[in-house]
Amino acid sequence: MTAPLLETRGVWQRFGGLIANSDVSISVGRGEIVGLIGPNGAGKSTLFNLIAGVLPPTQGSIIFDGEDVTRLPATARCARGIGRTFQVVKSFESMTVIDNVIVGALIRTTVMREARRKAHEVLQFCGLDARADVLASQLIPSEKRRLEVARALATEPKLLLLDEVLTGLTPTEAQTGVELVRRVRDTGVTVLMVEHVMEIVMPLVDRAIVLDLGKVLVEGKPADVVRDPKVITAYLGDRHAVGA
Ligand SMILES: Nc1ncnc2c1ncn2[C@@H]1O[C@H](COP(=O)(O)OP(=O)(O)OP(=O)(O)O)[C@@H](O)[C@H]1O
Repeated sequence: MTAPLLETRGVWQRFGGLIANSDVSISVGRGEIVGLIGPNGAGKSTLFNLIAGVLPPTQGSIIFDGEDVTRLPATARCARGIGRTFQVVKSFESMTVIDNVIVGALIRTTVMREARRKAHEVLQFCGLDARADVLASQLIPSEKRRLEVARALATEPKLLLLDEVLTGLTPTEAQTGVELVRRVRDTGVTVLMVEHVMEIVMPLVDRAIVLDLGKVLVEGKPADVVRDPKVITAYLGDRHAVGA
């Protein structure tokens, strides 16, 4: 059996007395699209930050592509092939679309012409080439999400971490986003995505992992996960679950 691309082994994250992740062990196989879902405060973003290297875990380890990367900083993990989107970064908003993507491409090359060529290629892939020279702040929300994906793709990731890139979009925009994620996977990139709205993410993912109160509650095929009474109970009362 092929080893997974990513594993978290017994990961804990404490913020003072608060436990955001509690003994979380998950794996993501090569070529999968995996959804990381769960109600507000479940610990999804914290786990993303631990995988991307923004935070070191209080306890446990992160194995990526056969290497223990637990103590590596975010830039070193990006160089090894962990790409991620960000939710809102003000400094990126004041740069042009193409410069945003060049920032990502410069992880792989120090030659500006090569970085620019790569950025154009990725913008075309994401359907944003016509917007290359406008300021990122001038993009509509759905374009900003695609720009986030483009910047991450320019780093040439093996694993792409998508942080709510489909949340808050119109149904048509969400469908365009879903198709983009499928095309990304078709290029051989593995995807781990955090989303709130189950009805959008479940038809897309091969497997879903549900976090609740910092722990893995359930994992499995989307059709089984959505019917699991533990998942339904965890989501009751969470306004995001109904697509708000
Ligand atoms: N830097 C921090 N300092 C203190 N507490 C934090 C920090 N980051 C997250 N938390 C807390 O950890 C818990 C898990 O938060 P996290 O953001 O990981 O959840 P989430 O599942 O991503 O939630 P949401 O869907 O609302 O974004 C929450 O109680 C949150 O308040």
